[in-house]
Amino acid sequence: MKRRKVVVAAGFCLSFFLGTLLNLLSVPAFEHQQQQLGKQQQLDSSLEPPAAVTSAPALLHSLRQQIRSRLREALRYGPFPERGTRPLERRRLMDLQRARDEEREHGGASAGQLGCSSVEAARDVRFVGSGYTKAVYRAALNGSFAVALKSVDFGGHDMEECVRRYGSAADCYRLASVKLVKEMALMERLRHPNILKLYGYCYQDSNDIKDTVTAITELGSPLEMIQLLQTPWEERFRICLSLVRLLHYLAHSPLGSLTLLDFRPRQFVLVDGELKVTDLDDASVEETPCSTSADCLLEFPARNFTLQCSSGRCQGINEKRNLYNAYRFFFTYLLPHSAPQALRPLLEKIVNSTGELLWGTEETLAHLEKALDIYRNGQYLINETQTHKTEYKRVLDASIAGDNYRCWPSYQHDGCMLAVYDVREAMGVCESHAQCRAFVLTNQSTWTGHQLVLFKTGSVGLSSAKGKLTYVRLGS
Ligand SMILES: Nc1ncnc2c1ncn2[C@@H]1O[C@H](COP(=O)(O)OP(=O)(O)OP(=O)(O)O)[C@@H](O)[C@H]1O
Repeated sequence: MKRRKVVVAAGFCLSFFLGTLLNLLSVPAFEHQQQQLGKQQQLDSSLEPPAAVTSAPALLHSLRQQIRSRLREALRYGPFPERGTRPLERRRLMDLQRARDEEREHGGASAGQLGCSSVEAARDVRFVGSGYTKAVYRAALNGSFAVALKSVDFGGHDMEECVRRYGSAADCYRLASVKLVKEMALMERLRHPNILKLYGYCYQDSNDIKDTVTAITELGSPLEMIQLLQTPWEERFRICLSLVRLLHYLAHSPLGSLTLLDFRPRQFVLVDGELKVTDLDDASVEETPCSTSADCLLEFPARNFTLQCSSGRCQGINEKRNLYNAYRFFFTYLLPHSAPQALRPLLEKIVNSTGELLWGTEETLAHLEKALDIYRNGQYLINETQTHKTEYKRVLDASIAGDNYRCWPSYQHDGCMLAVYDVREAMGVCESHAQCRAFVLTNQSTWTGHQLVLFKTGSVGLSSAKGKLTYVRLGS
């Protein structure tokens, strides 16, 4: 696989609304830069050999110590025994675990079955993204099954910086690859719909380095916050709900309460509208040790919190760190904006309570599930006593070709397609749009079961279409 330069697409269509939101976003964008810088400094200093170490053998010794220490940490998360595991043994140990999983899953899933032959047979390999350490490519297996291939980026920051300091590409590769091994170990251990699935992995020799590792995982699409701001509320709500379901699981994971130390939108991808975490190399179960609550400071760029110290640990620090990050990177932008009127107080309560760290994941999840319930059952419409002034002619098995107009936030790029609970809601929408003269109930629905409706400027193109239902406004 050849490394390609990341091309940053700058072709965003910025509406007035987006302009406003971009201004809002500039704060986290700045924080993001600071965080990136922080991460770079953190990585750089973690690679720093002790000042006294200057000779080539001593440098190599120090680098190998780092590899061992990272490996010990990675092994703690995996299904491997902690002691006596030499790096090259872990492949076989992972194979054993894989075989066990296959047995458990009765061979039903394709996960865990893919290996080097799949990587060799991969077609249509295309670069999707990269970070400090890893590069990710999408590839088609067996002609159609799309997967992500994740490996250490030989031209990435981590490798380049390490080789510059220590001069050994093979050792630097091993240091970086432990991050991928840790990620694979966590994907194996943590099973949740909002954690990307590990389908398998491959160890092979390449670029003069023995035993390079490639993880084969579920494929997603990188999160684009700007695009998300243009999507319908239901989709944005789904992202927040998936995130809280994930954080609730991480707070009660089989490994203990797990925190994502590097928590940014780019650590997540979307798979069929569901948010899934992909970057797990900075996940940790360490809960800060403490003697008093003064040791339990949770620091963020715009806000600090002091947590309680109990039994020598800062209580709930991992869960709270995740939740506050979810608040500042996701909830504030995605949750309340353009939500159904009746849901806004509840959504604002969720945003405010997480922003103040008043709730844990349990309570946050319960409130989000409640919002989902209200939305799914159309209870958000109950207080809408508005009677429809207009009369409509109901035309069975009919649709309207053309006569489209654009609206925001539409499910269709060149028409006005919105999700509604029932016909009554569709009538209300039509009456609130000056251009609307008719609407067509499609047979498509959203993840919540809401029906997609196409709103039209007229009914000139009315024609028969089995299974569709059209309403045409009567009178002017
Ligand atoms: N399974 C996937 N499907 C699609 N894109 C992915 C997938 N996994 C990762 N990506 C994209 O590739 C980028 C790099 O992956 P990843 O975050 O694992 O690398 P990294 O080197 O650890 O990055 P960072 O330095 O930002 O932590 C991600 O930001 C994401 O956009």
